[in-house]
Formats: sequence, C-alpha cells, structure tokens
Amino acid sequence: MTIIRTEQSQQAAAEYVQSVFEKVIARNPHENEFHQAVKEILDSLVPVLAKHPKYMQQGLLERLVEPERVITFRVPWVDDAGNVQVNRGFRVQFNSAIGPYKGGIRFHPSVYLGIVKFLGFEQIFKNALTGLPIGGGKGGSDFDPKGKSDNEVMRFTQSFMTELYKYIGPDADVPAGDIGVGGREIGYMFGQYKRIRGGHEGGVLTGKGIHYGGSLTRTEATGYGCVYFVNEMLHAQGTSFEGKRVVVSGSGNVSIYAIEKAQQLGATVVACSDSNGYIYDPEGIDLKLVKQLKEVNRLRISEYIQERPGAIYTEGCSGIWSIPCDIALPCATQNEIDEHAAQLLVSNGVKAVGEGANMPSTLQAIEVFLDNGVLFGPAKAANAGGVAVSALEMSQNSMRLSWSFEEVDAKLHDIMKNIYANSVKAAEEYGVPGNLVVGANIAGFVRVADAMLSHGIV
Ligand SMILES: NC(=O)C1=CN([C@@H]2O[C@H](COP(=O)(O)OP(=O)(O)OC[C@H]3O[C@@H](n4cnc5c(N)ncnc54)[C@H](OP(=O)(O)O)[C@@H]3O)[C@@H](O)[C@H]2O)C=CC1
Ligand SMILES: O=C(O)CCC(=O)C(=O)O
Repeated sequence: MTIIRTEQSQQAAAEYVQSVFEKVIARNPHENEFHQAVKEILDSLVPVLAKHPKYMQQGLLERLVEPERVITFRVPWVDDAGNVQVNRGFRVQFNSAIGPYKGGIRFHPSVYLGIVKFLGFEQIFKNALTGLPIGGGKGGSDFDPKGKSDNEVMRFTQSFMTELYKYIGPDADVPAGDIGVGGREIGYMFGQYKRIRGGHEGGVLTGKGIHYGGSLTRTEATGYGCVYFVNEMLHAQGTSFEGKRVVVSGSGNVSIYAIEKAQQLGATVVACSDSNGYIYDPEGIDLKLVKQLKEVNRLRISEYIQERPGAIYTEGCSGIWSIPCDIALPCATQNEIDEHAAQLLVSNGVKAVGEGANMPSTLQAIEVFLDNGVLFGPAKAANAGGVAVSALEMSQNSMRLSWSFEEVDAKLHDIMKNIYANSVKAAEEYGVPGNLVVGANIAGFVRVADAMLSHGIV
C-alpha cells in the first residue's frame, strides 16, 4: 500500500515538474542555456516534491523559475579611435528569499539574456548551499574585453556602472566578477559607483582589491574551493590528489587557482587551455609561467611553448578532453564537455570530475559520468567557494576589519566540506546515494523554498 502511494506521489510530482518546465520553454523561447539549467534542477526535485507536497503549493516552483526582476540597458562608450560603440548590459535579480542578490558580472561576446538567466538561476541554489545569507543574481554584457586597451575597458565599465548603480547596493544586490571581469574591471566599477554615490560603500561589490576593502583569498577561492570539494570526494574513497594526473580547462581565474591547489596537494597538472587552444605539458604545467602570460601580460596560452619547448600546443579547445587523466576539472565555460568528450574521458580512465565553471557539462555528459561511476562534483556545489568568500568579504566590510589569508582559507575549507556533507546527506535521504547532482540541488532548494514559503506569495 505504502509503495503504491509512493509511486503515485512520484508520478504526480514528475507530472507537475514537467508542466512547469513546459511553461518555462513557452515563456522563454530560444534561451537554451536557461532551459538546460532549469531542467536539471526540476528533474532532481521530484523525490523532494513527492515526499513534501507543500513544495508543490503556492505556485512555489512557478515563482522560483521567474526572475524577481530583469534589467536590460544600453551601454554606449567611445573607443580609442573616437568611434561610438554600443553594447547591451544585463542584471537579472533572480531570487532574494535568503539574502541580497549576489552573483558575478560576465563580459563576453556570447552574453545574451538566456546566459545571464541560466547563471542567475544556478546562483540561487549555489548561494543557498554555502549556508550564508545571499540570494541569487547575475549580470553581464556582450562587450569583449579581449584586444581592448585599458582605457577602453575603463570607459566601457564606467558607462556600464552609470546605469547599473541604480539597482545595486550593499543590502540590495552585490555584484562580483565572472568571465572577462577580474580585479581591473571591479576596480573601475567600484571607482565609478563611489563617484556617483558620493561615499565609500565597500559592501556594494566583492572581488575588490585588498588595498580598498577586498578580502584575502577571494582571488584563489573558486579554484581552491573546487579542489577542496573534489578532495572530499576522493577522501571518501580512501584516496587523494597525491600522484594524480589532472587536466584543467581554461587559464583564467578559476583554472589558475585550481591548478595551484591541485599542485600543492601533490598532483601533476598536465594540461590547460584558452578559447583558442590547449597546451599539454607532460612534465607538469609551469604555473608561474601561466600566471605571467595570463594575469600579467594578457597573452594567448599558445605563447607557453616559447618558454617550454617540451610542451605541445594544439589549436581548438575541445581536444583537451582526449588527454588521459585521473581527474578532470572543467574551469572555462558552459557546455565545454559534451557526451562525446565525457565518453572519451571515461574510456581513458577518469576517476573524478569537479566542475569549476558554471554548467560545463551537458546533461548527456553528466549522465555518462554518473552511469560509469565517475565521482562527479556538480558546479553549484564544487564552485561555490568563490561566492562563499565573497559573502565573507561582505561580512568583513560590514565589520570594518580584515581577516588573514589563513583565517579566510580555513573558513572556505570548512564551507566546502559542509557543502559536500550536505549534498551527500540529501542524496542518501532522497534515495540516490552518491548522486551529488541531485543531492546538491535538493539541499540548496530546500533552504530557498522554506524561506519563500515563510514570506507568503511575493
Ligand atoms: N571567477 C569566479 O569566482 C567564478 C567563476 N565561475 C565560473 O568559472 C568559469 C571561468 O570563470 P573565470 O575563471 O572567472 O573567467 P576568466 O575570464 O578569468 O577565464 C575564463 C577562461 O575560460 C576560457 N574561455 C572563456 N570562454 C570560453 C569558450 N567559449 N571556450 C573555451 N574557453 C573559454 C578563457 O579563454 P579566453 O581568455 O581565450 O577567453 C579563459 O581561459 C566560468 O564558467 C564562470 O562562470 C564560477 C564561480 C565563481
Ligand atoms: O562572488 C560572487 O559574488 C559571484 C561568483 C560567481 O559569479 C559565481 O559563483 O558564479
């Protein structure tokens, strides 16, 4: 009798989820990345909805998939040749149930509303997983900082903030960096915000420079956090990073500090990439050289082989997944691992995958990993270290003090361990032990959903 009732409630939950998903597609046509992110979450919520029907009431899911506010704006600026350029700016304030909107800003030519919505939606659950009081949001522009002078980046960024400042604030919405937005861009944004508002509201942005209110360890946090998370998965199997071969995609902020921590833990990182191609260095990546090329000189990764003749550069970035490795850390961009790449990794013996980037694996790729018993750390959990330390930066700004690198790193480490433990626990509780995709989604969802139910229908 109980089994029949359980099956009926599972079926009712699955049908409800499907109906919500169909409405999302109809209402948000052509936003494929947003559809993908919503589908992954909704499908994994079926067991929790079946067990607790309260989450199917008050239009909770329908409200959850609709952003609280979407802001789109014109960003005019003048290039070095004196020509007027016009880009499009976005901020999606998705959900503030547990705290002010929090999430990065992305500058990349591929940015459109669907990308910002997928990132903002993911951010809701990721931020909830950190256990800290931060809601979900994301922003960006189709501006391409590559090949632009510092002055062009400054003029664009000032114009972007001249509109964005109306919608953000330390208790309202706190942006940070993402692809194409690092310390330089955050500095220009902060300078313009301060100039317009006429005061030093430190907590309005995170990822700030240490000399004007930033937090130690924020630069390292996403990459380090991802490696801490994967290390928890490995420890549970009685192993670690020591002596493992690791492939890391990208060579930006997340990749560089994932490489650093993996190396510190005794791994050999043999490859990394940028959007043009990848390098394979069988002796192990020279991280000092990568930092010089990418963080200081802003050059292409292909330059690496000029200094390291034993390394090989290959044009095109997807080939990086054909390199045999024990651990793969996709840290570049969305959907960089498709089904084919996942199968290649599995047939070459990959044991663990930790998603440093947001949604780097397609739904089909995730299925391949899970079906083949690969330890899989999903993005919402594995890359939450960055936003967690951003929330710690907000705390330090409010208290008007700064913690040491070691203090913040220890807090980051604890947060990643808790996210892992809570994801494992939720996966077990809802009948899919070891499936951290479902575990992380449910653990994040429950926190947000309970807060939304407390607030009434808003
Ligand atoms: N920064 C953070 O704290 C956090 C970032 N993330 C996610 O991590 C990922 C990387 O971000 P971050 O390191 O900050 O960004 P960066 O801009 O610092 O670096 C991005 C890296 O990815 C490469 N890349 C970008 N787009 C593509 C593409 N279409 N194909 C292949 N490679 C590409 C870039 O190469 P190129 O230089 O050639 O463009 C670069 O090497 C993103 O998914 C981001 O959303 C997640 C949590 C927090
Ligand atoms: O630090 C933050 O606020 C946001 C980081 C981010 O954009 C992300 O987690 O994807």
